[in-house]
Amino acid sequence: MSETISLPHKIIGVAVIWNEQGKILIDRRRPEGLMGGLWEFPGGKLEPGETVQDCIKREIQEELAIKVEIGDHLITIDHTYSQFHVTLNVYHCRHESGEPQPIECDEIRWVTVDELPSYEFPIANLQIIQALREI
Ligand SMILES: Nc1nc2c([nH]c(=O)n2[C@H]2C[C@H](O)[C@@H](COP(=O)(O)OP(=O)(O)OP(=O)(O)O)O2)c(=O)[nH]1
Ligand SMILES: [Mg+2]
Repeated sequence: MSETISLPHKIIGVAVIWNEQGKILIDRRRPEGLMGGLWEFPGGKLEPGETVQDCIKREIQEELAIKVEIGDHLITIDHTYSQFHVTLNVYHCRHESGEPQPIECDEIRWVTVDELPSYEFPIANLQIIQALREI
């Protein structure tokens, strides 16, 4: 019998936050859960009625206590994990103000694009990293 139960679909706003030194902010997910311990670009789920840009600003304030300016769209990725689908709507952002705090993650780090391949990210992120290497 074929599997017809549909998986949950998470729509995510994702930020590639640049500082004045040309580095990007990444965070390490807490150890528990499906992608525990992996690095990611900050972001989270869209709330009802929210635009991706609004979502990114809110999530970045909640997770890191900083303000960002949203810039150009980088890439949108659809990926199916074993337990859900994700749509990652990825935008370039500029760090405006505040010192980033690891409020909802284990660790945060500013890294160069060249350093990204040495961090372990969720599989869907390979396309984001590839896109960043091509800009
Ligand atoms: N923020 C972010 N999420 C990512 C990236 N790559 C990737 O696959 N994801 C996935 C992991 C999560 O399932 C989802 C992000 O949503 P979230 O952080 O609010 O969700 P969560 O894991 O806390 O899950 P939930 O229990 O709240 O549903 O997108 C990424 O680079 N950044
Ligand atoms: Mg999140």
